[in-house]
This record gives sequence, structure tokens and C-alpha cells, in this order.
Amino acid sequence: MRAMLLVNPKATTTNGRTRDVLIRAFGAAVDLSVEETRYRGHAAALAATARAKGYDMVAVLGGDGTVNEAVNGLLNPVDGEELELGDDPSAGRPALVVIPGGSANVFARALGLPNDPVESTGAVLEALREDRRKTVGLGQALWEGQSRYFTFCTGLGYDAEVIRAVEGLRGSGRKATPARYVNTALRHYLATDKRRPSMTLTGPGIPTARGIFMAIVSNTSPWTYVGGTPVRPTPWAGFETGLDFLGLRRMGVTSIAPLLHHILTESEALPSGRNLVQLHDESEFTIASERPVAFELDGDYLGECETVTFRSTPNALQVLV
Ligand SMILES: Nc1ncnc2c1ncn2[C@@H]1O[C@H](COP(=O)(O)OP(=O)(O)OP(=O)(O)O)[C@@H](O)[C@H]1O
Repeated sequence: MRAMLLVNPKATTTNGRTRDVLIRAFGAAVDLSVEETRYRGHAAALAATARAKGYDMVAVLGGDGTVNEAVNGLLNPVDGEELELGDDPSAGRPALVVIPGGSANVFARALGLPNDPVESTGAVLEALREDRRKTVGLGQALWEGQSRYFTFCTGLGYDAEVIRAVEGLRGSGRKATPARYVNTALRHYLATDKRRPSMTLTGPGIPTARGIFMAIVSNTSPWTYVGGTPVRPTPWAGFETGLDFLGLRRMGVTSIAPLLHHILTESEALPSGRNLVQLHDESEFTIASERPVAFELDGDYLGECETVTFRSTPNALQVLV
């Protein structure tokens, strides 16, 4: 069995020692080639090469950003390539292995892996021995002639503004800790627009909903973690179903405080309130904004945009867990 291991040496909790443990343990079980990512987008190019060369597996040691790039490399055809996918598209691609080495590792944790690279390596090796695979669906965002798959979530508005602010701090050398996210979110809450909602939700068979300030699109639950605590604004979302949605029509403290309490403490019950717009298990919908709005995907800030269509891609990948 041939596997390519992609290591992001710059990911928050990835270091040489974990990389070596992983290479030794994994290399004893499969025919392993190892590649370090050298720049943004490199993991996508490497994963696409692995697929084109018929590798059986692509393993990623890194954070959600590197996993997202690898997944896009596995799914997107390279120029001129005709992908022939049968009834089960996941069977025609290398299987994915995820070893958490980032700051939040939401995808790995949502798959049920321990949030520790060495423990996860043990769990993945066991899955490899027993050929235990989970078939997962992905989401796809399409905007302004661009498209990108996402593994756990994407969002427009306040959460993307917070990610933009944290990325700015990281650019000046500070680490993305849970405390930094919480502090930035609290501070930014005072600055975010709470008066003029700009977004409208539409979709086939979906009642049009206007006046949305913040939009969360989920491919799975949890949406994120604050330290060890899962945050579940869309608790019914799952890898086996289509996409879920939560839109906020009010950003005032009296709306946000009970919602925050609910999504931090409840694991199964949907949040309720007349200022919420919710969808479960949908195959496609669109958010259009009256003015450019901040946009994030799998925790990466992607800039501002006005119209994004979201699609569910069922049975996209097999993941060893
Ligand atoms: N050698 C490199 N130098 C700089 N950036 C890199 C390099 N290799 C990969 N990257 C980029 O680093 C970004 C962040 O990496 P990654 O998501 O793996 O770690 P993280 O940011 O620590 O984790 P998290 O996403 O959980 O916060 C990725 O989007 C990737 O494109």
C-alpha cells in the first residue's frame, strides 16, 4: 500500500519529534513517501500528484488549513484531467489520514480522533490494520468564479471577521490560542455591525430569508472548540448528511447571550429563537449580501465577497478512523 505523508512544519503544534514518530510508525505499515509543505497551496498540489500517481492514501500532519488544502487537491481535477468516478466517488480517490498538528484540529476531532498527534497516530494505525474507513461528504463553496471544498464549516460575517483579526495577530508573530480567539471575539463584538444586516438566504425549495447578519454553514458538528469544549450551533450536521445552516438576524446581547449559552452546553438540541434561520440536510443554497462581507472557510479567512453558493458533495472521501 502506497501512502504520501504531507507535513506542514509551520503548523502550530507540529514539530520534528512528532514527525519522526509518525514516519517511523507509519513507515513500518505502508510504503511511505514524505513531503514537507513549503508554502500556502503546496499541500493541494502534492495531494493532487498523489491522486494522479495512484497512491492509496494521503496522510496529513498539520492543522485544518493543511487538511483543507489536501482535500481540495484530492477532489479537484488538475488541468485537462478527466476524472472518472463511479457510483461511489470516494472509492476512486486515495483515502485520507489526518494527524492533528494545528491549533484547533476541528476536522480531526469531529472524526473522533484524539487531539494529540501521537495518540492519533496509534488510533489511525489501528484503523489501518483493521481497514476501518469512514466515508464522509464534504461541502463546496462557489463564489466569483472560484470554488473550494470544506471539511467542517464555512461562514460569512462576524465569525469570519474574528478569524481575519486573529490571522492579523498571527501575522505579527502571536499564536492562535483559544484565549486569543475568545479575547478577539469579545473585543470585535463591540465593533461589528449590529444595525444593518446585509445577507439574504435563497435556495431551491427553501423559503427566502432576509436580514441576516451572520451565516454559519456546517458539514459536521461541532463547528469549533474552545479549548476542550465543543461549540455546536448546528448540532444535527453530520458527514453523512447534506449541509446545515444557522443564520442570525439579531446581534444584540439579549439574542447572542442565550444562543452562546445553548451552543456551549447542549449537544443535541437545536438552538431556538425567532431571530434564527435554520436549515438541516440541504443539498444547495445561496447567500447574497448587499455589500462585501467577510468570508471564512474551514477556519481560513478568504477575503470579502457578495454571493456564495454552498453545495453538498456526498460520499466524497474515505477517511481512516
Ligand atoms: N512551509 C510553510 N510556510 C508557511 N505556510 C505554510 C507552509 N506550509 C503550509 N503553510 C500554510 O499554513 C497554513 C496554516 O497551517 P495549518 O492549518 O496546517 O496549521 P495551523 O494554522 O497551526 O492550524 P489551524 O488551522 O488548526 O489553526 C495553511 O493554510 C498552509 O497553506
